[in-house]
Amino acid sequence: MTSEIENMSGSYSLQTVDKKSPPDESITVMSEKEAAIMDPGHTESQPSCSLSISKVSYTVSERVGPWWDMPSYTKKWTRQILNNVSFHVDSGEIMGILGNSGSGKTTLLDAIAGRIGNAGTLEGEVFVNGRKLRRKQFQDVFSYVLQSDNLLSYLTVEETLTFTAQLSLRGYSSDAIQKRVAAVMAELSLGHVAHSVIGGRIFPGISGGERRRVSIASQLLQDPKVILLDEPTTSLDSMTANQIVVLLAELAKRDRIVIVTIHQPRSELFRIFSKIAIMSRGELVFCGQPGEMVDFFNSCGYECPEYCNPFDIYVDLTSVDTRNSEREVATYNRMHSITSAYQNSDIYEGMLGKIQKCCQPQEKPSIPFKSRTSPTCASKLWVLLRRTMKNLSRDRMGVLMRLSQNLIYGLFVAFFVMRLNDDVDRGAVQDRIGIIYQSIAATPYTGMLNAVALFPALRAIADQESMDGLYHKWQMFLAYVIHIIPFSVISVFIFTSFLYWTVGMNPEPWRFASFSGVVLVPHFIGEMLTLALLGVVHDPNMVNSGVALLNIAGVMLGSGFLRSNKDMPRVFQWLSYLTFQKYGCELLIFTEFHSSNFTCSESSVVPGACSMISGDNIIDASYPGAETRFTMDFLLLYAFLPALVILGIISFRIRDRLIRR
Ligand SMILES: Nc1ncnc2c1ncn2[C@@H]1O[C@H](COP(=O)(O)OP(=O)(O)OP(=O)(O)O)[C@@H](O)[C@H]1O
Repeated sequence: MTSEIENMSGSYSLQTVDKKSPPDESITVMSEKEAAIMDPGHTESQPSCSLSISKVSYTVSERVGPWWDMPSYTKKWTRQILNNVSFHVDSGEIMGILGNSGSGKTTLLDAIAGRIGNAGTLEGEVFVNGRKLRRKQFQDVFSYVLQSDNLLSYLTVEETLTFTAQLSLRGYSSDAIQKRVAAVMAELSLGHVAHSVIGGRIFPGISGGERRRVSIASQLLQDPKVILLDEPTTSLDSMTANQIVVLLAELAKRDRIVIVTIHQPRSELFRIFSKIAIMSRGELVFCGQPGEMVDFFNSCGYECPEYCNPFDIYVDLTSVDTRNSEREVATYNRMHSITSAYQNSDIYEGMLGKIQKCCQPQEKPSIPFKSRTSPTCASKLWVLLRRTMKNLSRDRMGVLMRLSQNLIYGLFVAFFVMRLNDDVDRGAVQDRIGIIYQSIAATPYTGMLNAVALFPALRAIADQESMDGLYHKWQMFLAYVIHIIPFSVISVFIFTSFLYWTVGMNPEPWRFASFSGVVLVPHFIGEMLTLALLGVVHDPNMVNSGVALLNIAGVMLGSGFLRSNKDMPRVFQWLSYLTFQKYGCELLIFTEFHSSNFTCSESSVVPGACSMISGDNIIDASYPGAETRFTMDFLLLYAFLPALVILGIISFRIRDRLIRR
């Protein structure tokens, strides 16, 4: 198939252009392949599936003005995004939805796919094989390819599809999954790039058209009967865009319904579409076969000039020009008169008749659900974990960043402190407290930076795949959290091993183990708190600032370094129990100072400077009872981790409600 599609440009046949023939006849170039697709005889069987959209309307309530203009901000108006849209498509057909920007194409697809949010009021009905779909059935019937390709950059095409198949198909042996993946790759002409990596912004991979095809292939794995695609040709050159549409037409011919929104199709595609719908201002201005479209516009008095692209002409004719109020009124009236003419036409009547016939009470075919046997929660988690791990382990910069950030930070501290000594007057206590402060206060930032840099891409994939019903967003969160464990442990261990022994902290092994065990937690917390907030806050920069502020507040309240705990107002004392810094600092102070003795140099001039040369005195002065709380402090410190996992799961469950598209 690859060669067939890629040779398309070479096999175009030039048709004679007859000046008198109507515009639909005057399409000048068309490949043999396209001609075969257009050929009605090409359909091997009767349509096995039908999709009817009946009177779909969507309204949202919006504030009239911006928040800084209070009088208008307090008022609301109702905006009609979709207005009474109805159409009917049978399997074997590909329908193109055209319209200028903002005409409601994507909203219509969202409405059909049941992905419209709760922001507005959705009315109307969607029937598949004459059976009205219930809300929770939408996801199991439609496959939806979004405008942007959300794919993991470091996986190959075959790996990408295999992981998706493992997430969506249950009870398939690995052999069967491989066969399914191979079949889909063959159907989408991806065989030649099976072992190529997807690629990303900073390193090359497969081409834009191939990425589109991988996104479509991911949807085909579940063998859907209805595929919706939002602007699949956006940002592709026109040749590749044409190839994608021809490919989609081929998919439709294999007993599927394909609905695609498209901005500026080339005129060659005129006959590729079985149906063309034109939208403007949320209304369906026209919906019918390409030939009917030309006849209809001719009958309205708008002939497509010779050598012009009918798509461009008809979309322009039906668009509302808002550059000034006169043009707006004139173009709106024109659009309205064309819409009225369509609603009074036989084409519209015929379409309504088809919807009615489909929905009449009789023996109807069942709803063609996608492969509904989804793997168990544990196996999905396992697949997500392997996928995330594989992707990250190939990201050299990502791995390097993860492992080295803490170490680089340790280098700064070590370089600054150099070597600890035991003389109080030469900073024996102050330097040690400084290192403890830095170890607790700064390690959350490295965790936070990792999450902000690496997680949003995965979050976008989770948003899409959860809408496809492959898994829940929180499962991706959990897989991500599990996959950071080895990296974080190694990274913190490198940091503590370097810093601890370089600056010469207390050399007893249990103290080093305790120091490492404590420092690991803030690093984890920084990353997990960031992940949890990324569930409900979309902008990573805001999350960045939020986590940084929370960390600063936690250090002030909990560490006891800025202000001793016993000197703080009661409310701050209570709040300090909610900070991990309280337990972490107390543990590190105890670990370093317990049973230690410090000396004073003879040059000491501060009276009483040497009164606290015992480490236990230092502990008793600021953290009384730290020794008895040692185990409890550890337990409470580590309790933050499961608590954050739970918080993250809740946050990503909330995200399920927030993100609809
Ligand atoms: N939930 C919503 N609240 C307010 N306005 C909305 C909402 N959803 C869509 N709209 C508005 O409805 C109009 C249609 O949006 P839609 O994305 O469907 O257009 P489109 O035809 O797909 O545009 P484009 O081709 O540029 O993607 C836009 O003006 C958009 O701002």
